[in-house]
Amino acid sequence: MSAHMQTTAQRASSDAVEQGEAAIVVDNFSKSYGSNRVVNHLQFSVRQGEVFALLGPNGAGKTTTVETLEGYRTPDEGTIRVLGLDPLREAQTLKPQIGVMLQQDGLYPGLTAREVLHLFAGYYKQPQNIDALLERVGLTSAAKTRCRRLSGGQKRRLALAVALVGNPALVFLDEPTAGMDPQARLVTWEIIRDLQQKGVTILLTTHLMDEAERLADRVAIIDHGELIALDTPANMTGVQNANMVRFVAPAGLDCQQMAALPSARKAEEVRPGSYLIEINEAGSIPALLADLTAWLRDQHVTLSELRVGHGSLEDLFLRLTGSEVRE
Ligand SMILES: Nc1ncnc2c1ncn2[C@@H]1O[C@H](COP(=O)(O)OP(=O)(O)OP(=O)(O)O)[C@@H](O)[C@H]1O
Repeated sequence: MSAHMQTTAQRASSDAVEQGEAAIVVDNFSKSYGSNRVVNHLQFSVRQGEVFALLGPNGAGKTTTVETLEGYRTPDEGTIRVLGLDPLREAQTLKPQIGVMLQQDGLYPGLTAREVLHLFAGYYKQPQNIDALLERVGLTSAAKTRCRRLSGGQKRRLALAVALVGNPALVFLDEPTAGMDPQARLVTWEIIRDLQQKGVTILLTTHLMDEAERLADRVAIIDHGELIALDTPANMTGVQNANMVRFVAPAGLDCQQMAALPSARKAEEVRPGSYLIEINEAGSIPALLADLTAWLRDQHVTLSELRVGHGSLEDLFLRLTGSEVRE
C-alpha cells in the first residue's frame, strides 16, 4: 500500500470521530456461521450522502455485512447503526427509510413488474410514481410481463426499481449491475449518480472495479471478513500523487531505452505488454508523457492504454487480495 494511502487504523479512528453524522456505522462487527468466522472485527462508517462501495473476492463477507445492515442477520459481536438506528430492534422505524436491492431476485414469479412495484409502493408513505419509475429503469414495455418471464437483466432492473420505489434516504445495492447488458449498466450508473446528487446515501457491493471507480466516493476492500483498505478511488489508484505512468503496448519494448528518457527513472514490463515508468526527481508527469509518446512515435509503437498513477483499482485489488480464485 502506498504511503499516501491512509492506513486502515488511521481511517477507522477518523471514522470513529465522524460517527455522529454517519449514515452507517459498523463498529467491531464479527459474524460466524458455525465455526466459520466470515466477518472479523469489521470497522467502517459511511457518511450521509456518500456513495460507498464494498469490494472483496467471493466469500469475503460483503453480503453478510450488507444483510446485517439491512436487519436480516444478527451480529455475533459489535455494534451496527443505520441512520442512527439498530437495524434489528428498530426495524419498524428504519425500514421505511431504506431501499434494498438484493443479490438474488426473490420477486414474485406470478406477478407482473408493475404489480410488484405497486405491492412494494404500498409499504411506503410517499412512493414514487410507478409509471415514471418503470420508464426510468427501462421497463415500460415489460410492465405487464410476469416476473418469471423477465430476462435476467430485466429482473435486476425491477429489483433496482423496488429498492427506489419508497424514495429512501439510504439504498443498499448488492451487485446492482451483475447480469445487465452495457446499456442497462449505463442507465443504472446514471440513476445512482442522480440519487447521489439528491443526497441519498448509497452502499453498494460490486465485483466490477470500473463501477466502483466511477461511482464511489470511497471504496472499502474487505478480504476474509477484514477491512484491508479504505480510501477514495483517486487515492487508491494514486492519481493525485502520481509519480508513474502505466501503458499497454506490444510486448518486448526496450525498457532500458525507456528508462533512459530524460524524465524517467525506471521502466519495467510488469506483464507481457504492460509497462510501468517512474519519473525521476527532476521530471514531471507531463514531461514524462511528452518524452514517452515521442519515443513511442519514433519506434512506430501504438498504445492501447495509458494511465497516470499506480494503476487501476483492479491492479490494487489484485495486489491486496492475491490472484488465486476463491472457493
Ligand atoms: N447462511 C449461511 N450459512 C453458512 N455459511 C454462509 C451463509 N451465508 C454465507 N455463508 C458463507 O460465508 C462466507 C461469506 O459469504 P458472503 O456471501 O458474505 O460473501 P460475499 O463477499 O458476499 O461473496 P460473493 O462475492 O461471492 O457474493 C462464504 O464462505 C459463504 O459460503
